[in-house]
Amino acid sequence: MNWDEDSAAGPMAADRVVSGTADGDDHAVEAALRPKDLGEFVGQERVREQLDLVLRAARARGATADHVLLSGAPGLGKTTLSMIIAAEMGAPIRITSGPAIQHAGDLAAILSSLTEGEVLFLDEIHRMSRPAEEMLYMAMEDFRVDVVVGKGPGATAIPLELPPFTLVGATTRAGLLPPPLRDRFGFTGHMEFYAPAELQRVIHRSAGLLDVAIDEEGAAEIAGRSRGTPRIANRLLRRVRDYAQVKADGLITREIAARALQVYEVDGRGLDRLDRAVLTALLKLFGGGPVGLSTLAVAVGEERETVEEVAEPFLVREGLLARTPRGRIATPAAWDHLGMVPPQQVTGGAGRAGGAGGGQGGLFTE
Ligand SMILES: Nc1ncnc2c1ncn2[C@@H]1O[C@H](COP(=O)(O)OP(=O)(O)OP(=O)(O)O)[C@@H](O)[C@H]1O
Repeated sequence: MNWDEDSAAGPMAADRVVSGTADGDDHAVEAALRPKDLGEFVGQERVREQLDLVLRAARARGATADHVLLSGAPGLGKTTLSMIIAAEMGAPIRITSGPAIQHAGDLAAILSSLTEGEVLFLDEIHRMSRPAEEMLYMAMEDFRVDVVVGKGPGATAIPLELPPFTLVGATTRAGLLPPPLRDRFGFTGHMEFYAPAELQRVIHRSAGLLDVAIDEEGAAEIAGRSRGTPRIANRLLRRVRDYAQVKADGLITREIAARALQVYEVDGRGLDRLDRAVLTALLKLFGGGPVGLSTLAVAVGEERETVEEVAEPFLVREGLLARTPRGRIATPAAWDHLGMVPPQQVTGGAGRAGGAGGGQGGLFTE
């Protein structure tokens, strides 16, 4: 499990300002901030370019676009891209999600009410029920579903023709999709985390739409703390805007952004209180590891799942923590980030590898 960040929320994990998953507050403003066409969509050059070709070709043929699968972490712009696909095709869009489709009948109802060329956005497609998934195979390939009427031996399947439509499936984990489903998508786009310069552009664009004054350095400061995720960048921008209004003259500069994000406990690299608690325990209590996940979780007073699913993915991605068969270890960058010196260096030992304190491995690994 990697990206369902908020699926296990403990005390430090609840309501994280750096969570990639949308909260109620986000939903309210996101509609206003969504880019409306591919030209406005920042970054993801490869996906954008490929998608542009797919859509242009379909338009030129006067056909419905191929089914599209978008994979990537929460908040990277999958919903936004699906809306852009519909807009570029001049088609309406219907939005639903895997967990909302409990029964095949739910899916049949949606599919049978689609109009020709309509885009169906199915978020979290990996969480759909098995029977619905099987119905989707046929719908995607033949634009047809079999609706089963009745039960037991008397049950009959009534074939139902569907108008051609474009399915846009979104998933945090393309690898979890059954191959028959994956194979039915004509195009798969893997969304990457954004570079700081791209997030800076996202922040400037959003600041313009929200009528917020911000200079280059202010935007760079927020971008550097946004964990490669536009949703987090937009959320931090709103928090910093509040601070700038209340504590300064409204203009977001580097200093204002840094002070504001200190209040929200988001550090210069985007780590929040939970991330730092995990790293600090790893360094201070276990000499940098290796230490077992459960032991580490107890040390920070969180559930094991919270540490594994909420804090670790980002720490690993940032190269601050590594998972090894003997347990979690801190990397040299972790010591640097918290301004600490690994034990070997203090005692004059060789190297400063993440295996510091490795002698404790037998004690703490699982
Ligand atoms: N490339 C981008 N350029 C500008 N803004 C973006 C971009 N990608 C995402 N955003 C902004 O980030 C916010 C979140 O995007 P979106 O809802 O599309 O993410 P998502 O990947 O669908 O997330 P989830 O999987 O949680 O639904 C939106 O407000 C959107 O405006």
